[in-house]
Amino acid sequence: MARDATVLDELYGVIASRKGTDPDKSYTAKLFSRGRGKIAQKFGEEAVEAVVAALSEGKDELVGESADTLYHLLVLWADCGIDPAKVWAELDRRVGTSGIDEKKSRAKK
Ligand SMILES: N=c1c2ncn([C@@H]3O[C@H](COP(=O)(O)OP(=O)(O)OP(=O)(O)O)[C@@H](O)[C@H]3O)c2ncn1[C@@H]1O[C@H](COP(=O)(O)O)[C@@H](O)[C@H]1O
Repeated sequence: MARDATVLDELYGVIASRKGTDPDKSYTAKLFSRGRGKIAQKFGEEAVEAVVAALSEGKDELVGESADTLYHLLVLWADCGIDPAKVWAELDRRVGTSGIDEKKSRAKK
């Protein structure tokens, strides 16, 4: 059965609605206007900041950096035309398959 991720789905809707709007009025619109390379770069930077928070800062910092990372990932999906439902479906498909077993099956191919 398909599950959802309501907060992320709602945020994705807001992000998608910013396409083509005024970059001076919306940070998301500004990101779209700067192009996929910039969006991908920002996602990478936020992910690294989450790593730093996990390794040398506190839980509150990790929560904040995680939210930044997820927001920028959703902007990247929107720019690439990825519907979050596709990602949720892929996660659902993997439920019950151990990562260790999956890696072994890849090694045989
Ligand atoms: N969740 C977020 C969110 N998380 C982080 N950010 C912004 O991401 C930016 C990251 O700051 P940085 O200094 O790293 O980036 P930068 O200013 O682009 O600097 P450069 O590296 O590009 O020079 C900040 O401006 C944050 O406010 C977000 N901006 C928006 N959202 C959500 O998106 C919705 C729509 O936002 P707007 O498009 O701005 O209306 C908001 O209501 C929120 O729900």
